Amino acid sequence: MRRFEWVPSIDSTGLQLPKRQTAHAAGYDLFTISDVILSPRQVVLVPTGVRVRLQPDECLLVYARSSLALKYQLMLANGVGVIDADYYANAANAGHIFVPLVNIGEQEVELHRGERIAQGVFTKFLLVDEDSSSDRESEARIGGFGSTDARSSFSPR
Ligand SMILES: O=c1ccn([C@H]2C[C@H](O)[C@@H](COP(=O)(O)OP(=O)(O)OP(=O)(O)O)O2)c(=O)[nH]1
Ligand SMILES: [Mg+2]
Repeated sequence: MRRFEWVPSIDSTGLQLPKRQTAHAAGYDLFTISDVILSPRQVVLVPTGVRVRLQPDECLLVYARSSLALKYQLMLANGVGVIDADYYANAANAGHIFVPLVNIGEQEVELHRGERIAQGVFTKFLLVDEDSSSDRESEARIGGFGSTDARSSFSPR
């Protein structure tokens, strides 16, 4: 199974799940579900309202839309977002995908609910020989954005 879903607590009225814009596009465009204001040099975790169901050997890579930099001077603060299969429905935030955007321009930027902010590309990944990480029951993911760090982590909802 591979699909996008609305995060259960989200009001998705009038919005669409991520979609490709053309027949051969690789990226599923992700939308913001909130109006967002970004001050110069500010990083904002923009909520998409969606989560993604993946096969265990797949991840979703979140890339910028090239137009974002040109129109608004916005970049992905983390370069590329990696959405893990075990992020889906994690206990902290139900798998809600966030896009950390940074405003590198001099002007305040306003984004509106329903605007396309990034694109997700599905891919498979490889493991090293005798990889043991998937054996350990105790390693269930709870949250993202540093949740596996011993110190300071937080999980946006
Ligand atoms: O742009 C992003 C990047 C990550 N995530 C979520 C999904 C991903 O599965 C999780 C963890 O991401 P990553 O491993 O890149 O971050 P980390 O800083 O290592 O956090 P953690 O310790 O929770 O793994 O955070 C997003 O929603 N958007
Ligand atoms: Mg991680």
